[in-house]
Amino acid sequence: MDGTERSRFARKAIRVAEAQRLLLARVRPLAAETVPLAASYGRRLAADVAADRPVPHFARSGMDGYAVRHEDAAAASPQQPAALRVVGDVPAGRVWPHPLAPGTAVRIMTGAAVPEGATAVVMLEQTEELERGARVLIKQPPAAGQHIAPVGDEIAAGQRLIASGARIGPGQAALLATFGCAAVCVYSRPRVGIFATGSELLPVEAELAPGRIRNSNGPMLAAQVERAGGVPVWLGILPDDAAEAQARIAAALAHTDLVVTTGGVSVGDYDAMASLFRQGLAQGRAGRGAGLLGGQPQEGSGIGMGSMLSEPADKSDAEPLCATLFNKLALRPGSPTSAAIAGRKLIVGLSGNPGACFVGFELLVRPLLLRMQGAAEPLPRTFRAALTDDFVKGSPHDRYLRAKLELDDGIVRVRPLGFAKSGMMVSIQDADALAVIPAGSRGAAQGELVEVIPLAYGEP
Ligand SMILES: Nc1nc2c(c(=O)[nH]1)N[C@H]1C(S)=C(S)[C@@H](COP(=O)(O)OP(=O)(O)OC[C@H]3O[C@@H](n4cnc5c(N)ncnc54)[C@H](O)[C@@H]3O)O[C@H]1N2
Ligand code: MOO
Ligand SMILES: [Mg+2]
Repeated sequence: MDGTERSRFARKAIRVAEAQRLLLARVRPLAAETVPLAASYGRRLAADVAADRPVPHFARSGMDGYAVRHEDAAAASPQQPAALRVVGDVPAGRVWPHPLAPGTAVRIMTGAAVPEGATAVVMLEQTEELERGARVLIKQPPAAGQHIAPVGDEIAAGQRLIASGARIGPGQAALLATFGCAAVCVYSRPRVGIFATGSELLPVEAELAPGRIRNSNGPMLAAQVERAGGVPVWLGILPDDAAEAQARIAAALAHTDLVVTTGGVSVGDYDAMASLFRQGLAQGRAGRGAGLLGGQPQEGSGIGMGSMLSEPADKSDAEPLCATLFNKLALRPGSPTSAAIAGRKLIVGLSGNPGACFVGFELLVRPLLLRMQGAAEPLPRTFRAALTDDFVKGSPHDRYLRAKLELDDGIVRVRPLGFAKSGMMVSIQDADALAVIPAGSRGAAQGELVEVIPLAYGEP
């Protein structure tokens, strides 16, 4: 492509929020499947969970002590304790078979069912045993209901407890177990095809050669996919050849839910992905409804995309066959990041620069995986924190800095990490957040509040 030709395909940058909207509009939760509770950690529920009975489902003692009728000891004092006859004992798991008669007590353990008629539990420490346990002295008047959790104290029957789409963590596991959900209905994990592009790339296990580097973005993306609940499907290294890239991506779409590529989206002579997105646009201009990726290959080496639709055009044509959604974003790093839709599946072309690849995944791909797993709020929830240092570099676009959250005297601050150039990767290991430095010529000053996107996901 010469300069004139290239300028015909000048790229128009769209904002990150717009890109997220365009992508999210095209994904839906995947089918549900059933997994054993023990294997469900980190999965997302595909149905609401409601209580089929109250918790506790029997009046339960909260202490080791004596179950009594509180009125039997209403006048008790250390000087004149009430003496009750102990008629038996009830450990947790057993049920006392008789109603509690006036003037009697049952020795009871924490978690045991409180006998019928008992209205209070008195802690062992506040009692004195007489006649080898046959009688007990109560030295203070117990309050009605003390240390007894009544039926439904915590959870009422029918109460909705966990919403569909919630991620199963320790608390959800406890609830599911409580209600007997040994098998849990969860959304399927999205299968994410990952390609790295670039003829300079070597497999991880290969010896280095002059001018060559090992593919580090592939394993990084696989880890990001796992972290977002997806199943990474490593599909290999694509050479700088648009025709081959098209064929292999088309084949991959048939057995994955989404394809992510890294590299080759900029303006370089060998940037195969960019040429593929560009060809799609060109064919789109030539005529609507060009080829379905994976169907009839279009003439030349293009990906065969339809017209450039940012939204389904109308109801009658609600599913564009193939379309480039965007091929430039108003952000740093990763401005050449691109995306297309082929059939019902998305292809996200992330930058090859490791920093940009990492950031692009978190901003654009992770939300898609969360939506496919039914998450109610797939976009990252942000907060604001003060910068620990000046960041003096201005940028025409919002800049997403790899950053680390710190607690400084109880206040959350965000530290921009060093070695932050888009082509550098060493700081990614420490990044538990992205700090957003708004577009402008001055950057941001130490102490300034900036938007923060947390990356340490402990969220349900
Ligand atoms: N003339 C211009 N050059 C560049 C521009 C521009 O606007 N005009 N944009 C720059 C920006 S910004 C970015 S970001 C990069 C985007 O590059 P690509 O997405 O095309 O990626 P590549 O060219 O394939 O590679 C860039 C860089 O990253 C290394 N890389 C690629 N894949 C991997 C991998 N799997 N593991 C590790 N490292 C990888 C690759 O070797 C390059 O060093 O373009 C700028 N150029
Ligand atoms: O957009 Mo690029 O800023 O170097 O990653
Ligand atoms: Mg390039």
